[in-house]
Amino acid sequence: MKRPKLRKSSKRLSCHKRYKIQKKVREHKRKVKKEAKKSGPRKHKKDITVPNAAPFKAQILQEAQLRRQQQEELKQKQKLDRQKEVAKKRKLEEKKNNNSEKKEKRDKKRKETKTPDDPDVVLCRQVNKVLEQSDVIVEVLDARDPLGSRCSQAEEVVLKSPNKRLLLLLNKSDLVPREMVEKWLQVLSAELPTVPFRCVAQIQDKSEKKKKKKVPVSADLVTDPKCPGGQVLLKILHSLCPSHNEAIKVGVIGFANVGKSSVINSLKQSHVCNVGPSKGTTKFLQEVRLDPQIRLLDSPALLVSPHNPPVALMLRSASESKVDVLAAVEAILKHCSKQELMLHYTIADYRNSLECLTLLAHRRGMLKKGGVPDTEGAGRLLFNDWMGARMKYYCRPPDSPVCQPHISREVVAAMSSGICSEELAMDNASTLKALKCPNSANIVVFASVGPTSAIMDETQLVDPEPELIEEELEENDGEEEEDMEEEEDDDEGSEEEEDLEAKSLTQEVTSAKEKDSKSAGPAVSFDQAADDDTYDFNTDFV
Ligand SMILES: Nc1nc2c(ncn2[C@@H]2O[C@H](COP(=O)(O)OP(=O)(O)OP(=O)(O)O)[C@@H](O)[C@H]2O)c(=O)[nH]1
Repeated sequence: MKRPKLRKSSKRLSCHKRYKIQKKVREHKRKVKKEAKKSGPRKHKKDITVPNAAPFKAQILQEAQLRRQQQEELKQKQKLDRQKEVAKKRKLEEKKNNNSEKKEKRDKKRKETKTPDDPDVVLCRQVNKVLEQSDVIVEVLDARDPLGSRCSQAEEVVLKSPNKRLLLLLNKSDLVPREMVEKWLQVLSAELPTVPFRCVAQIQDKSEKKKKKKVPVSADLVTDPKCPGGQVLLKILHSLCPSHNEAIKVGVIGFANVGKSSVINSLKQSHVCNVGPSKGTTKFLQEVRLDPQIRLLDSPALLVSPHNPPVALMLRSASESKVDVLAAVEAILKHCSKQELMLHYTIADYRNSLECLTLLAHRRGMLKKGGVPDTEGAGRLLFNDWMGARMKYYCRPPDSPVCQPHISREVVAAMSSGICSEELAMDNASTLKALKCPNSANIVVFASVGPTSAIMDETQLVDPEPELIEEELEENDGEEEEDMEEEEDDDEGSEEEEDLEAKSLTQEVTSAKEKDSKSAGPAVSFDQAADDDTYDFNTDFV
């Protein structure tokens, strides 16, 4: 017998339990809602798309994109404008602060004029003393760069006094090809009497000379093939002596390391003046009695003006401490042929001065700890080569003789009076024959930057920086303003370009639409669409 089914158990709950459950559910729902709120909107807004059925869908999308781009560009432009304004304000403030600081510095520097004990002032005075005391001035030029070692300022000082005579001495002629010395002689002789010269390489010390018999200097130089040009110079100097009883003072001037002291030693045939490959060896005037008629005055190097081009500053400056070797090498490399330098130092091709020095350091085995190339050492080596008596290089002379502005016809006539130019030319020709000159094939050609200006007046030794700074500041201000204007112009230009592009695009779109509208489909108000970003297809596409 089938047992009757038991009645289902009742689901009735006690009220207390039911309310408790209901409360719990409410709390849970609240919690979920809160968390959902925190994590942001659940559904992303649907992108407004153009239905496929809509006419001109492609054009509308194109136009929408164009408008979006325009809006983005506008936003970016506004952002840039804001940034520019902020930067402008900041710059103005900085400039104000800097100007006040620089003014203070300038005032300080103005007060700091050079004292009489300053080495530059002493050198300047010594040079001027030599110029004052001398009857004849011999300007020593480096035959490798005669124009670069020439000083118009010193020549002008000499030419101011009517009784003084000026001669040019083309020293270190043994480092330059013969044909170049010849050409330079022609060029320089058109202005002033010029003598090619080569100093005696090894000169005995004073103490050694005492052991030998005294020989008249001039007689010895005539037969001495080691000092070509010495005889010619002495002949000219003797011809300039007013009488046998009177002695003349001959000042030997020139830039650093051109060989002033070596010239005096060579003429005297003894080591009377200090000579060295380092610059600025001579610090004070030194008088040397050559013979009863001639007294030579050795002078310190001419002071190079800071307004010269960098290469002239590096090569002619008397103080080695002021020279930045790497900068000097860079300046030198800029003025000579790369191929010739590569051949001279037997190094591979290089892109810049540092690479050149690295290659040179490797080539000469100049390595530091860990095999690092000693570029500074290589730089010093190259610089000393160019300054000293090793490096053979030359500058090409101008095709036709060009007189310096301060050398007038009267000056040319006055300076060559008493000197037979034909005789001098013949003597110079025989000097050139006696010279042992290198072959031009292996020699580096250097591009001269022209005469080097020197400071002859000690009052000019005041630091030139304040004026320079002022000029620089003015220039900078002008440049900044110009830059701003240019930027603004550029912006305007770009705006115009953008406008033009947008116009052309809209024109293309509208023409396409016109064509389409003619063929089929209702008219679409694009102006309205252009104003509003959202499309209302219910109103626009009826
Ligand atoms: N090859 C060559 N070297 C020379 C000649 N004359 C001078 N020298 C060298 O050039 C270097 C400088 O010579 P100095 O006589 O000291 O030059 P300076 O003009 O008196 O130099 P400062 O005293 O510094 O002004 C020395 O190493 C000399 O040996 C020359 O005719 N031929």
